Amino acid sequence: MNKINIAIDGPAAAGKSTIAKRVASALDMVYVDTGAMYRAITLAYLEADRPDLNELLSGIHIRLLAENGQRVILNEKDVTDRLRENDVTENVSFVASDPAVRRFLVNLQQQLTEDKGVVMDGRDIGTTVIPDAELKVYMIASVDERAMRRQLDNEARGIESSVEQLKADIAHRDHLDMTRDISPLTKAEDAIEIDTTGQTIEEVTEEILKLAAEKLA
Ligand SMILES: Nc1ncnc2c1ncn2[C@@H]1O[C@H](COP(=O)(O)OP(=O)(O)OP(=O)(O)O)[C@@H](O)[C@H]1O
Ligand SMILES: Nc1ccn([C@@H]2O[C@H](COP(=O)(O)O)[C@@H](O)[C@H]2O)c(=O)n1
Repeated sequence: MNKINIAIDGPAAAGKSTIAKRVASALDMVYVDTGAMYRAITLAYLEADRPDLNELLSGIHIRLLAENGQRVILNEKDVTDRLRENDVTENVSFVASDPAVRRFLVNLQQQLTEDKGVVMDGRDIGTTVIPDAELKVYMIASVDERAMRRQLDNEARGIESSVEQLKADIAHRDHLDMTRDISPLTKAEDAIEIDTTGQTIEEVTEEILKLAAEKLA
């Protein structure tokens, strides 16, 4: 097989994007971070002062650029860095639970995977967006380690936070994502679970590259 799709799902800050980006680069595949797409709609929702989501979607255009991983262009403006700020993170699970928002983005994401060669990360990629993906990974890590990793991310970005607060926020967001009605976060039956707690980025990347090599053989 010369072209495959790889789906990487898992809870917040498990390391999905970091690993997906490296795997895509090593295999010369396209990397797509779907969380950033839900964050872009959330930003538009906040900037428009919380309008009806169905109406908001009719004026939304999202483009992804493969630069430095992935840049997100929302209505012709690069919003990539803005998407990680606290107000977006605090509201994204609510926006992502809306049926119209999910239809809109799943449709866009499925178009991106039609020709294969995509490493896509998110919450419902293996279960809903690419149920026929050749390789599915469900990535987890302890909440303590995830909060610590996010704290380091925030420090590097100049975003204020505390590990204790991050732990509570991550657990709360996971709960919302796992219990929503449509496409809740769950491990696909045929996904391989990888616990990244205590593992280095290089070790996890290698493990997935080995699994991908078996599918590509
Ligand atoms: N073994 C590891 N695997 C992946 N990421 C790791 C690992 N060790 C440390 N990290 C760090 O964890 C942080 C969080 O990773 P990342 O943003 O990729 O997670 P994510 O699952 O995509 O999060 P979110 O779903 O919230 O966007 C990054 O700063 C990354 O460098
Ligand atoms: N496939 C996906 C991806 C993301 N979400 C929602 O977006 C939030 C932000 O995702 P990050 O990966 O950037 O943290 C996430 O908490 C989900 O609410 C989703 O529903 N489906």
